Amino acid sequence: MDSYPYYTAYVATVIIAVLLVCRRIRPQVYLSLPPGPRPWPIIGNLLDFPSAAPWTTFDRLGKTYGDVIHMRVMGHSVVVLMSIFLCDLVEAGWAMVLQGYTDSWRRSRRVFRQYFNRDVAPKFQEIQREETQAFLLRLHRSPDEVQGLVRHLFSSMIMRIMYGIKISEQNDPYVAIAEEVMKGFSEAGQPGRFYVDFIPFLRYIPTWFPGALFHKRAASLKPVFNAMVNKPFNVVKDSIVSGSTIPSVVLSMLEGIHDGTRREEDEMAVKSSAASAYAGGADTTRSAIQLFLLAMVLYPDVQRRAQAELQSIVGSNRMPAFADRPSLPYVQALILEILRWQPVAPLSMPHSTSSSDTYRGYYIPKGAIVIGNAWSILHDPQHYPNPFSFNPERFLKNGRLDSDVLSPTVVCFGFGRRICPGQFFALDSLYIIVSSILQLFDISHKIDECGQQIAVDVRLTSGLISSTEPFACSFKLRSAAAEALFSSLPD
Ligand code: HEM
Repeated sequence: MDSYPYYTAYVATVIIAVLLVCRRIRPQVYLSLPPGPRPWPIIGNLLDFPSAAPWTTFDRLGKTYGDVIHMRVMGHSVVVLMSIFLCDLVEAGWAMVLQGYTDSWRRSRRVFRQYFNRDVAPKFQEIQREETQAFLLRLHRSPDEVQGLVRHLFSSMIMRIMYGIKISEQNDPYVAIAEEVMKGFSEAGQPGRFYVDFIPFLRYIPTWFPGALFHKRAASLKPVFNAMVNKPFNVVKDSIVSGSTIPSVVLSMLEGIHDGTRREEDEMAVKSSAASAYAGGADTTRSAIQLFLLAMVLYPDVQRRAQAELQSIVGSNRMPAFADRPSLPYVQALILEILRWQPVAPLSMPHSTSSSDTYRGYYIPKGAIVIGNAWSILHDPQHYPNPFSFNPERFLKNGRLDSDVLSPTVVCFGFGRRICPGQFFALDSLYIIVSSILQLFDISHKIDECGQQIAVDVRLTSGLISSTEPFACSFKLRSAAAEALFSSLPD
């Protein structure tokens, strides 16, 4: 009797060892790749990669092949995941990378999280509030420039917080550099944008070769990438030397570095995490705000309802504060619906497997590009009935946020170890911007010279970050009380 457990353990160990050895040798012997559209000779499924809104094409393919699909592009595997289970996948020990899990990535990530985690991010709320109010003044002055002003708003927040730099209202050199970098990110990050993603040897073709777009683009971006990382960082370093420091995250990070053999690496981590805050937050936050404005024009009833909630909780004599947020469930639900309705990173961030693995009974080869279709999850009728309607109430039950509904924040900020480390800051920004705009302004269709409403519809850009094409809208102070409140804002 006593030997029975030992015998069982022995047999189990042998079985596991055999399975592990088999798996290491050739997992494909007994596992198939996930299903997917039939590939053509040589080009494989290249034609299944549309350049416009690929997430909807992938979603359609998913309806035929299931929520894990495989495609082959120039001999390279691409796996598209369209289920919330992909969170499990990443948590289950997959090493997925876009630029590699290097020591320097780990260091930057650690430094970044130290300043932007859930507990520390609220320290920046005062600057977020002040910059939002400055934005409202500019918006009232130049409503037709709203697109540029929204862009300027995030830049002004993050440059002040990271470097203590107050950017100028127009033609700011730091913003110009960062915006050029953002354009490059958006192009390079779109899966299949440059064929070199799938045909690595193209990397070695000469720059003069027709179609070697990626070489030209990379060369033009190199100096701006360098400037973005170094220029504002050097301002902080110079201020230390001259004794004229202004409080900032980079200053605190630098003060936290102790002299030693790793000083250069630690400084690089500070540089990289500071520049990543701009790169990670600028287009995403801007895009979410533009989608909010678009939704307010298209769904005036939702706008009225959010304003009614603000009126009942905040009143009309002061601006919304962060302390009001728990009492404003409809405003919170509205923000969740914006993140769900048109996710700003519809395909999250493409990753790559660093070793072969299995997932849900399928073989996933080493080096496969893995794309999580966040858009598909956020439009899954099982989680969100009637997913194409804009309806913040789907997140509410008995006047509170309904914890049974899958929060879009679980999906739209990515998954696993690479999950967006700026998410708490992002949600704070969205809350203060959305509630402040609604407190003062009615947002509606713009009227043309003939007195007709200028039509607005949902036209999205395609890229790693998806935003709205520019659209016309009007901002009017809502009431006499809003006018008085607006006049009381500090200039
Ligand atoms: C609505 C706003 C935002 C959305 C939807 C968003 C979404 C995302 C997504 C999908 C990723 C990729 C995650 C992955 O690789 O799986 C990401 C990464 C990242 N985000 Fe955000 N983000 C937002 C705002 C911000 C803000 C405000 C910051 C900075 C303060 C930020 C900083 C970053 C950084 C640094 C990364 C790279 C993380 C890494 O590779 O380790 N994000 N974000």
